[in-house]
Amino acid sequence: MIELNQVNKIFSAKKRSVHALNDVSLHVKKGEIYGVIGYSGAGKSTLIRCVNMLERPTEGSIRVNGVEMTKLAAPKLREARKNIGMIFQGFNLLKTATVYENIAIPLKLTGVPKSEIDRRVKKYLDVVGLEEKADSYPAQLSGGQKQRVAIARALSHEPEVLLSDEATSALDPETTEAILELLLKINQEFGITILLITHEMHVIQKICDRVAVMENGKVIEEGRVIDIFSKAAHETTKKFMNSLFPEDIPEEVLMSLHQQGPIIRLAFVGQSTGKPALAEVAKRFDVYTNIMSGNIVQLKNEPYGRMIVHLQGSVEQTEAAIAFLVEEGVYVERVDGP
Ligand SMILES: Nc1ncnc2c1ncn2[C@@H]1O[C@H](COP(=O)(O)OP(=O)(O)OP(=O)(O)O)[C@@H](O)[C@H]1O
Repeated sequence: MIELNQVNKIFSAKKRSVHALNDVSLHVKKGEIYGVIGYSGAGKSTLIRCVNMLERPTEGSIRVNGVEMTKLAAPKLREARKNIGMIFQGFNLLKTATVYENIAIPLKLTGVPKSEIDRRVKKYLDVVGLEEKADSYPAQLSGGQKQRVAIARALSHEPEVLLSDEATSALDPETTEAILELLLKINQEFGITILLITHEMHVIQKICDRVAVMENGKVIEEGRVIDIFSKAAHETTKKFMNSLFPEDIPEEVLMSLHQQGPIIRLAFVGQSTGKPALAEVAKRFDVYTNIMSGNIVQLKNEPYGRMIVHLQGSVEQTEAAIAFLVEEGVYVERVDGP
C-alpha cells in the first residue's frame, strides 16, 4: 500500500547540508499498522511528510496504492492526497470554527455536496464518540477530544491510508491509551492502513503489526513487532525495549550472581509459555531458577513476556537447562556480566 524505495532527503543550507533520509526503503502492506520509531532527529517526521509530498524527497520512489507520488503534478497530487489522511501531535484544528465546521470546511473545499458533508460529519463524530461536541469550539475540548476531532476530520475524507505524526505525544498516559484504542478500532473497522511515527515503544507495542527503527536518517532494524521484541539486534532498539522492560540490575549484583551461574533473558509469546517451561527446568534439572525481573505486555495480537532469570547450579546442569528451554521454543539470550 505504501512503498518507499531508496528514498533520500537532503536539506541543503548555506553552510551545511543534512542527510535527513539516507537510502530508506520500506513497504507497508494494505490493512496493517506500521510504526516508525526513533529518537529526536532520526528522520521520522521527514519520512512521514514525504509520503504525502509535504516534503519532496531528493531521490527515490514513493508509491501509495500504486501511485508514484514523486511524479505527480499539483492537480493529480491533490487528488492522490484525498486518499491519505493525516493527524498531528498539535491537532491542527481551526480555533475559530466549531467541531462540526472543522470537519465540514475541508470537505466543502474538496467539493463534497452539502447533504453528504452533513452525513459524514455526523457519522465520523459518532465513530470517535464526540457527537455531543459538534457545536463546541476547540478551546472547550481536552487534548484527547481535540485529537478525536482531528481523527474524525481525517476519516471524513474516507482515505485508505492514515498517517499519524506523533499523535499521542502531547497526551497523558490514560488519554494516549484511549486514542491508541481508537486507532486500532478504525484500522479494524474500516481497514485503513496506518503509518505512524513515534518515540514511544509503548505505541509500537500496543497497536503496530510491524516496526522500523530509525537512526541518523537510516532504517537500522525492521520487522514484525513480535520478532523485533524477541530479537532486537541494534543497541538503539535495545534501549527502546528497555523502556518497556527495565533491566536495571546493579552491577555488583550481576557480578556476584554470574559467579554462581548464568543469567539469561527469556522472551515468550502467549500467557503460558515461559513459566511452565521454567517450572519444568526446576523439575528436570538440578538447577535453582531465580526470577530477577519480569513483565508481560499486550501486543496488538498476543501477550508478550520477558524475564531475567538467574540459573544456579553446575555448568553441566545449567547448560542442559538452557538447551531444554531453547528446545521448548523459548527465546533465550545470555545477559553479559559486567
Ligand atoms: N526543513 C528542514 N531544513 C533543514 N533541516 C531539516 C529540516 N527538517 C528537518 N531537518 C533536519 O533533518 C533531520 C531529521 O529531522 P526530523 O524532524 O525528520 O527528525 P525526527 O526524527 O522527526 O525528530 P523529532 O522527533 O525531533 O521531530 C534533523 O537533523 C533535522 O534538523
